[in-house]
Amino acid sequence: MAKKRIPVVIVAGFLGSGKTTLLNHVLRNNRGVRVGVIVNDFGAVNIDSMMVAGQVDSMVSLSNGCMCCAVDVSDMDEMLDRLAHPSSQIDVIIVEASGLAEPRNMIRLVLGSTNPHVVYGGLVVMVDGEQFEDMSAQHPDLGKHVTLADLVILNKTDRIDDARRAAVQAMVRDYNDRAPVLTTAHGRIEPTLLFDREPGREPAAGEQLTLDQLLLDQHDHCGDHDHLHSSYEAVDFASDDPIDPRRLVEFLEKRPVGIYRIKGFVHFAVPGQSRKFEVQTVGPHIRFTSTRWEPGEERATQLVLIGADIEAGHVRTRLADCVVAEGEEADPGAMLGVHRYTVTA
Ligand SMILES: Nc1nc2c(ncn2[C@@H]2O[C@H](COP(=O)(O)OP(=O)(O)OP(=O)(O)O)[C@@H](O)[C@H]2O)c(=O)[nH]1
Repeated sequence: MAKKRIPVVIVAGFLGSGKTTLLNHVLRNNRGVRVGVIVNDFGAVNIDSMMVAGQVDSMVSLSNGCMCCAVDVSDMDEMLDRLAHPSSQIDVIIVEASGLAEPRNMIRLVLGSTNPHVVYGGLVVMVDGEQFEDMSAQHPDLGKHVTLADLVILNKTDRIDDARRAAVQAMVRDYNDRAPVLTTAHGRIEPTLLFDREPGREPAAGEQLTLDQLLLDQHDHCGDHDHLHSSYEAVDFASDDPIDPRRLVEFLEKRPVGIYRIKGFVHFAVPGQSRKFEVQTVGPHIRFTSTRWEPGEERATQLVLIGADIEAGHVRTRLADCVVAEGEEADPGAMLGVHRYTVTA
């Protein structure tokens, strides 16, 4: 009997809306479904792949640019071929787009695949319940992305009250009255909702569009206009020398203008402190998660900062000022600021 084709589900959503959080939730609660993952990060360092590593059956990662434009159909085929082949043990492939991706182009890439073992499995759009009203006013493209969705996940409902949630839900409905809208916090949805379709009811490509519309003006959204990532840039920062916690917290609290998103891992130099810290900021929020260094893992700091109109040189100089100078020693109390923003993993 012919093997069922593997659905390829695209998860899109603006910077920090909760795509990786959703992915990790699905991977942890996979109910025996074997998940292959393609992860794309906008920055040069693929922080996302580090954040999902270890929980996934099979992963391909791509950094330094947005997959929707940096990749053509043959590149996408190559990635899909690595996950989906006759002896593949994978039941579903989830493509986590970068937070600046154009979902329409992602759909095209999957639809254009010549791999006979995969089938387009639909577009899931994550909406940050707290930021969506502001961000969609700034970036009307975000509303258009919702229009294409087969499933909308309205996330971060823990950060908004019921009235605000109803208002965001109504906005989402205005953009798309066809797709189910799930409201949740921390991406905690029933995992099978991502990939279990009614038999015989596979989603068409961005169902509100005809295929012709979808294929029309292929490059319209990848030029240097009308595209989210044309106005955003990523700055990477790495240091083998440890970071001073007080100075980093001060940097995060008084971020250089334009930065919307920061993510990465930090190595602090403080007596009695041997943990690895994940740091995340989305809009005004700062969050550290304490984790542990793997045996043999190099103690180092790696950050990606994403925003519009960032002065990269200035950002790097300010971060370089957070690096502990030779002979300098931080006192144990220096971690207090970090602890204030730390959640348990
Ligand atoms: N309070 C709250 N925080 C959340 C929720 N979902 C995700 N977060 C936090 O938001 C931050 C960003 O989440 P990610 O899952 O990394 O977001 P993302 O969409 O993958 O981010 P990019 O790939 O950079 O676009 C992290 O600190 C998460 O822990 C939620 O429902 N509520």
